[in-house]
Amino acid sequence: MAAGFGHAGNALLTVQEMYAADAAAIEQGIAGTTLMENAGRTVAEAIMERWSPRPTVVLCGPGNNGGDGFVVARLLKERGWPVRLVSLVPIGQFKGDARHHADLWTGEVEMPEAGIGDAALIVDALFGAGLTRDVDGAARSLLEDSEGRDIVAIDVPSGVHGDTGQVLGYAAQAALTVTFFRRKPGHLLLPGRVRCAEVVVTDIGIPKSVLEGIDPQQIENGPELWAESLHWPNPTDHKYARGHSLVVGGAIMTGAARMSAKAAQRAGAGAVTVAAPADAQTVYKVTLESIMVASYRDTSSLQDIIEMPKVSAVLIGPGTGMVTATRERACMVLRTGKPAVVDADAISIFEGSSELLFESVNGPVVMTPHEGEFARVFPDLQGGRLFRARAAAARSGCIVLLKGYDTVIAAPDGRVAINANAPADLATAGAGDVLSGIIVALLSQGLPPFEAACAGAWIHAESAMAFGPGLIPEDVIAGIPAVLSTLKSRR
Ligand SMILES: NC(=O)C1=CN([C@@H]2O[C@H](COP(=O)(O)OP(=O)(O)OC[C@H]3O[C@@H](n4cnc5c(N)ncnc54)[C@H](OP(=O)(O)O)[C@@H]3O)[C@@H](O)[C@H]2O)[C@@H](O)CC1
Ligand SMILES: [K+]
Repeated sequence: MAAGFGHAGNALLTVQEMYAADAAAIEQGIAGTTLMENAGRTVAEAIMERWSPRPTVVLCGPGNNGGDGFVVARLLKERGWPVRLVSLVPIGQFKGDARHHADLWTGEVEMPEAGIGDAALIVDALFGAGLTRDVDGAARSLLEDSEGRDIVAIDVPSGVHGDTGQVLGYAAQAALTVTFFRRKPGHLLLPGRVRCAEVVVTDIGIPKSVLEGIDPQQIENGPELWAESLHWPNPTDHKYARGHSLVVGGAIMTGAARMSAKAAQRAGAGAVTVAAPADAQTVYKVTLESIMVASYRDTSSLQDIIEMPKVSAVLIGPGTGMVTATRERACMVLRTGKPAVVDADAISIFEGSSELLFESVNGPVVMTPHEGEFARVFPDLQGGRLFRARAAAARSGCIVLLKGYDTVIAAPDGRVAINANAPADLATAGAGDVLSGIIVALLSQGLPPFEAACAGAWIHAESAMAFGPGLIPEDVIAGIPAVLSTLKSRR
């Protein structure tokens, strides 16, 4: 396993890692009841910061998530809030820390049949990290009845799995989610991220030092991960020192490669060349004023272009066509060992022959599939996006960037970054070509492939976010310089 993300504040802990963090804190002498008191107190504080006193019902499950709920109910009641508490199980069934706090609650413990009544605010303390199966029965009815009111979820909206963001059975839409110490992947992955709404992370007294023994392998993507690797031009650089990106163009769908090439230019490649099929070179030449066009007739003449020493990274796939030549050329590109981005048709064409793709990998490679392309090359991988991307990276030896609103970037050594700054507007045809163009530019500047993929996804999303509604891919390209300026000013 690689060195993970250690103490980074935006590292994400899996459910098991969170249990390990709790256990390590308790081992260091912090009582579990204290952690629970702190957890409940920070939830109550977050509520009182956002809402004035109003009829509130706390829904408590049978475990420690429910225990947190008892603390919240007690503290709100002490502050004069009108609070009811509904528990899935009688108080005698609580154990350990949760039992301790259940016993401190002086109000009535109502059973689920009592319902949520006229409560305007619901505290969802049914299930957190211990979710093991679908939410159904009384728990589900209570959550369904809560929909449309303000819901504050403790740790996660009950039903959202902390590792995957997937909903087991049912999860209600929260207005606020308060979690502890570090977030989990499920706070960023869909649909969990949407169910959480605002996520607040509070300090419950777990020392950061517990992370040394855990070394989380997941993180939210952001400049802390890669900003130091970015290459900023210095006065002695000539154009090739700034990276020379080669984009392999196709014969018919020429727009895709042209979009990638323009994005690579804006992302800082000192030179960009499009390798164009001889028959189609005119269209590339007349539409790309400041981009070089080199024509090829077959795989061998394309290889000659790619092997030119000045070419420092290659992109193949956008618009190259679902033809066997694309498969042959993608394998050739990978075998040269040059840093490469494999996208679009150069992924899909390996449906049924993915081993050939993986065997050809001979250098740093970033693969950028969307869900459909991913399924063609990794048809047997099922489950959450983080799990699937990580397994795909380990199998292929490539950085796998699985695109979506919650893009996941996985390295073969197990590291995973989840991107969370993309607007929904980015789901537009051509946006993927821009992304692969940005990544090839960063590769050509010498960024390692994980950093290039993470930086590419973030810059792409940030540019789109700044533009807003009405976005087309050209706007993402046009917005790259402003994002780079902001990144440069952080140094
Ligand atoms: N020191 C600490 O550890 C700290 C932990 N903290 C808090 O603890 C939470 C984790 O607590 P937890 O491990 O007790 O799990 P929790 O989420 O309460 O659920 C387990 C119970 O629910 C049941 N159950 C599960 N799914 C079900 C379903 N679909 N339908 C019905 N039942 C279901 C499950 O039953 P079982 O699977 O055992 O049969 C079991 O009884 C964490 O999220 C945080 O809020 C904070 O206080 C900080 C300190
Ligand atoms: K919950």
